[in-house]
Parts: sequence; structure tokens; C-alpha cells
Amino acid sequence: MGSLFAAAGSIFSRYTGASASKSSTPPDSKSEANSATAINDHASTTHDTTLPTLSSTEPEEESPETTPKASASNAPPPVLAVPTLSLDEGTTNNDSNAATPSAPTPRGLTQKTTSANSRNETATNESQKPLMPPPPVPQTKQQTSTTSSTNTSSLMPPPSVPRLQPTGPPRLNAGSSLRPPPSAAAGLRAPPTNSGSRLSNSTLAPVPVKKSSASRKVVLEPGYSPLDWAALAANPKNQLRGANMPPGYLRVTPSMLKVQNGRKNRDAWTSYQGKVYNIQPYVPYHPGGKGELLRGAGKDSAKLFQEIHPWVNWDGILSECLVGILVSENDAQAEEALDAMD
Ligand code: HEM
Repeated sequence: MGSLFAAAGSIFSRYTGASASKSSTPPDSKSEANSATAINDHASTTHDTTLPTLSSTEPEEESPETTPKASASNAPPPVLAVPTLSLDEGTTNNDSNAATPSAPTPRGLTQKTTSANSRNETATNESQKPLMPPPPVPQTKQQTSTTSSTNTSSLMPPPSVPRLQPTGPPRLNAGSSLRPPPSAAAGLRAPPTNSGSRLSNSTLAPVPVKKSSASRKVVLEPGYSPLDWAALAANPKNQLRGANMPPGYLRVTPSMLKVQNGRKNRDAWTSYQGKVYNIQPYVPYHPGGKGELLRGAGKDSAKLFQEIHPWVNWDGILSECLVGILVSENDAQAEEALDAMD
């Protein structure tokens, strides 16, 4: 303690001398006086922490008493300390808190003019620290809202981090609850029977027709409609089999059929499923035209017919045009021989 007093006295003597030589303005003298009172009060063991606040809080009132205080360090400080404590309690407490850890006496000596201001600043800073809201709350909000930083990941709420990251890709799983139940979804979907290759094979694609991409129907002359043909075929007097034909059916050999090709004033005959028909009366009624129908003249038309319109009722249209049955050449010759023997 003695050494401390001696050091304080020597520092104070230096300080007062330096300040007297440097400071000329009244505010500097006030601050110096404050620092001097602080040192003197610190020297007195009775009020170590409270007295420095007196100088900082009330520099104008004590300014005239600073010079006598420096000389009379043994003067009873409680007289000055009591009113100052009652006036400004918050600052005294702050100063007391700030003075203990930061070793006030060397600072006051080194920082001569701004000792009081620095103490006030430190006091305000220290007083603001406990009063300010805790920083992690806004930091977590900003971090969660703006970016996800790895340094402060511990401050972030644990559930928010996994929820924010997987919301991107697995929205399908997350949105599964919003989807309709599987039964409803299946009901909205196309039926499985109409999907895939079955559509093209069964329903939409034309079944066996190869050349039916465009219609090849012709414009029939007036009076040659299907109804007109039906009316003509309904009357047996029209002799649709041909003129000068025997009453019974003929045995038609391929050679005989080949001659009836519609040329040289001969009727066009064709065979279909073993039967021979005179198609000459039907030529102007054929929806596919004369040329198409006569492609089968003098030969079997079953292949062409099935390729183009297998749905057409051949027998229903050409029943009155039946000439006979198709027989082989040998059969015809044998029959003729039998007839000759008779
Ligand atoms: C050599 C034999 C024959 C050929 C090459 C042939 C050709 C055709 C063609 C190209 C068409 C037009 C098809 C279309 O584009 O819609 C057609 C239609 C038609 N043909 Fe023939 N034909 C033949 C024999 C016959 C016979 C013998 C009949 C009668 C028993 C017949 C009755 C019809 C009918 C009713 C249509 C209209 C079909 C429809 O509207 O869907 N054809 N034919």
C-alpha cells in the first residue's frame, strides 16, 4: 500500500505538472480535476469504486473543488460522495462495474483529457450490453431467411434445416397427400385396355384394309344408287343372269369363265367361293367404279374382294346374278362324256 501511495503521488505530481503545462482551456482543467479526484478517492480506502463516478457524472459542480482536493487528499470524502450517489446511481454502478476489471488508475493517467469521456463511453457501452436484445435471435432469423451458413448452423433450429432442404426434390412425396387417392387417380387415367399397342391394333387402326387410306369411291350416275340396284334385283323379270340363259345353273369351267371377261359384247362373269356370277348388270351400280369391278372379270375375284371390302355381302347383292357353279375342266369333260353315252 505504501508503494502504491508513493507511485500514485509521483504519477499525480507528474500528471498535474504536465496538465498544467499543456492544458490551458477550462474543460481540460475540469477533466484533469476529475481524474485527480478519482485518484485521490482511489487512494482513500473508504470509497474506492464510488468516487470515480463522482468525477464523471458531476464535473461542473466539483470543478471548483478539484484544486483543493489535490492538495488535501485527507479531506473527508463522504461529504461529497453522499449527494453524488443519490443523484446518479446508474452511472455509479456502471462505473463501479467497469472500474474493477479495467484497472482505472493507469488509464486515467495515460488518457488525460478524455478520461471522463472514455469512462462515460465505456459505461454506456457496458450498460448497453446487458440491455440490448440477445444477438442470436435476429441472426438466426436472417440466416434462415436469406442463406444457410454453416458457421451458425448450431444456432439454427434443428428441424428447420432438414425441412428446408428436402422441400425441393421430394415435393412429389410431400404432395402425395394432396393427390387424390389411388382409386380416384386410376379412375382419371385412361383405361388400360385403350393404352399401348391395343389402341392401334384394335380400335383406332383400320382392321384389315391396306389401301383404304383415301376413299376410292366414285360418283355414280343418277338412277344407279344401291337402292336402285336393290329395286332392280328385286324383280326376277329383269334377267340379271343374262339374256338367252338356260333355266338351270350352269357348270362353268375355268376356260368358260375366262371367255366371259366383258369384252366383245360378252357379259363379265366372275367366280366367288365356287359360284359364278354375271357382274355385268352391276357395273354401273358398283360404288368403286367400273374399272375396279371388272378387274375380277373372267376369273376368281375372291382375293380382290376380301382385300378391299370383306364386309360387303356379296350374295345379298348379286344373288339374282348367279349363273352356275365353278367346275374343273376334267369334271366338265367327264360329265359331257356321260351325257354323250346317254
Ligand atoms: C374385282 C372385284 C372388285 C373390286 C376390285 C372392287 C373394288 C372396290 C373399290 C375400290 C371400292 C371403293 C372402296 C372405298 O374406297 O370405299 C369398292 C366399293 C364397293 N364395292 Fe367393290 N369391288 C369388287 C367387287 C365387288 C362386288 C362383286 C360387289 C358386289 C357384290 C362389290 C360391292 C361394293 C360395294 C357395296 C362397295 C361400297 C363399299 C362401302 O361403301 O363401304 N364390289 N369396291
